Amino acid sequence: MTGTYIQEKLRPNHCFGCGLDNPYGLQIHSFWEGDEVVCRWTPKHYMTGPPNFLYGGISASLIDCHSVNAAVAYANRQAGHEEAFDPELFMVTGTMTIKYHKPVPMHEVELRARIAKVEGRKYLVHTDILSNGERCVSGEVLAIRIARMG
Ligand SMILES: CCCCCCCCCCCCCC(=O)SCCNC(=O)CCNC(=O)[C@H](O)C(C)(C)COP(=O)(O)OP(=O)(O)OC[C@H]1O[C@@H](n2cnc3c(N)ncnc32)[C@H](O)[C@@H]1OP(=O)(O)O
Repeated sequence: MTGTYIQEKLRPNHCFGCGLDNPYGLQIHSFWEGDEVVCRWTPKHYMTGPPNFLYGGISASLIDCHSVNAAVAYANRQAGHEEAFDPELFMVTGTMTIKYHKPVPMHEVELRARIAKVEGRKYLVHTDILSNGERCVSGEVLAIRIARMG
């Protein structure tokens, strides 16, 4: 499915959460579904926290990267660069809050992000992690557009 995923338009990228060029990372693959950005991802067996459940820091990392990538995709879409992203349009996480509603079982999860508000360089993104359709974790990420790093 070449060209389907947002991360394919963000290369080279060695970010632990979203970099397709980091073989040790989480390797998320996110795509647009209507106004939401969706990712389906399966944990590795060693990513446990509480017995049989996902480590909370991994949930936070998933939400962080999926949200920032959603904000970058949204900004590119708004700027008419949906097919090939503008490499100068770069964002980092300014603030993130995470709420753990239920433990996350160690099987496939779905992340769903939506852009809640844009104010100048600030993009507020709400993301849920669902397991079998049930919301387990929710996060609010403030992505801030900056001049490109590195
Ligand atoms: C194409 C290839 C690409 C490959 C790469 C893909 C990339 C994927 C990468 C994925 C990465 C994955 C994720 C990661 O791991 S990103 C890594 C974790 N994040 C960081 O390291 C960020 C570190 N912080 C900074 O760099 C700066 O402090 C930033 C850039 C955030 C702001 O410093 P800057 O000098 O620019 O800001 P400003 O002072 O002009 O303020 C501007 C506005 O923002 C507001 N504000 C400021 N700070 C915060 C804050 N912390 N929370 C809330 N709001 C904040 C401020 O009030 C103001 O608002 P207003 O007064 O205008 O209303």
